Amino acid sequence: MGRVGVLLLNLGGPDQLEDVRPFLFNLFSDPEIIRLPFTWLQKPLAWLISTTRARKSQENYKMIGGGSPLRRITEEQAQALQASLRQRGQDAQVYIGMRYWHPFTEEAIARIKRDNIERLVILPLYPQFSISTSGSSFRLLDRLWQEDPSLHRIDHTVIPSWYARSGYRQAMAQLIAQELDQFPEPDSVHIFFSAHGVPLSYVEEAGDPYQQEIEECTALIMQTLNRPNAYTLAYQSRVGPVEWLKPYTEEAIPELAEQGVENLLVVPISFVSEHIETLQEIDIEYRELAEEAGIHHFQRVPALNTHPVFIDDLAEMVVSAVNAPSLKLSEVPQMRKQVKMYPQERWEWGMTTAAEVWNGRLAMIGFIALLIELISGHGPLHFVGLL
Ligand SMILES: C=CC1=C(C)c2cc3[nH]c(cc4nc(cc5[nH]c(cc1n2)c(C)c5CCC(=O)O)C(CCC(=O)O)=C4C)c(C)c3C=C
Ligand SMILES: [Fe+2]
Ligand SMILES: [Fe+2]
Repeated sequence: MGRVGVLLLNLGGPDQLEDVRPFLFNLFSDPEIIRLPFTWLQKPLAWLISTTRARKSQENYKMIGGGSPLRRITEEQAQALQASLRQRGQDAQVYIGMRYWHPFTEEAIARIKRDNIERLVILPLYPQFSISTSGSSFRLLDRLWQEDPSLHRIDHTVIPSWYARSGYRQAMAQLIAQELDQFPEPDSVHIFFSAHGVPLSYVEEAGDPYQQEIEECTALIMQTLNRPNAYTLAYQSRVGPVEWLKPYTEEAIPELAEQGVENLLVVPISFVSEHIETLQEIDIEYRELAEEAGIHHFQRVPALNTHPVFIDDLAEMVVSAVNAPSLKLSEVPQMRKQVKMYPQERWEWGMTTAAEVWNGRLAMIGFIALLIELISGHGPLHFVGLL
């Protein structure tokens, strides 16, 4: 077999405070993150939201040391994976492709080409598939493949999601058990899985399998943990005015407190590295909320980072993928299930078209109103929730 490469996909995060605004601009420029009726609205709205959100977001990054640890941790994971692969007799070069910040996916692909990689395993560092995470990276890669015929000589295979693997489940169960055993009465602790939220329409209209994969994932981890604890699943980090998956973490925590729960162990479930939503949102915001609601003992399970059981499981997954038949970017079943949600891509007639015209008009009115507010400096921009 020729030279083997592994492309780890991740979201990326600002390394320093100056990066926050351009990072947010990249994120909100992605139609998988904000769906708009017209493509021409995407960049101006991304500019507007990133400019107005940057200060609040920077405050949060300041609380965790002035930047995201995501790049450093992902690099450590890549090194650990490469070493674990070598131990298994699999020589492979591991690359990192971030979606919205350095090192960008485009840079990783340029290096993969330069290194003459012949077999490439594409592995998202998200255990569950969502349109907004792995889906967005797959779409970008698919576009790069379509634009550059020289990439066609790379025999690539995709791993769409891997939350059901036993190594991952065991690593998560080990981390949970370790934290449970620090409580005076481990069995009385309520286990609180906090998944990253997505807008409800992703699941109900666009066919995102994310909610189903999250539910299966938590049930499997509880099975592997094999303890008598009660548990809850809720969704965190809602952004914007639309409805997201429920229950919301910030509502579920006080409800549990009201029901008499005093010991809470939070398990972040959508992401394998520490990042702003574990270090700031859970450790600072939700802790404060829980303590105010009367939860006396609030702990969080650390992210997997370079947990050896997890890294070895990734390595085994890669070795199997190298030797198995390929799953091409264009064949990922989770992508094919998706209904295209952008009106300009949808081919339907009748009432829907009328509705879309109105969506467009409303979006334009909203956009202009925001622009006026921004320029005049008057009025709270917060009403949209995004800002
Ligand atoms: C506005 C819509 C967003 C959706 C949908 C979304 C889904 C989603 N995100 C992650 C993981 C991460 N998100 C991160 C940052 C981040 N995400 C959004 C918005 C959406 N995410 C924003 C605005 C930001 C910037 C931070 C902020 O201002 O709040 C990060 C990076 C964290 C870091 O340390 O820098 C990660 C990771 C998942 C898993 C997910 C859906 C399943
Ligand atoms: Fe996010
Ligand atoms: Fe988020």
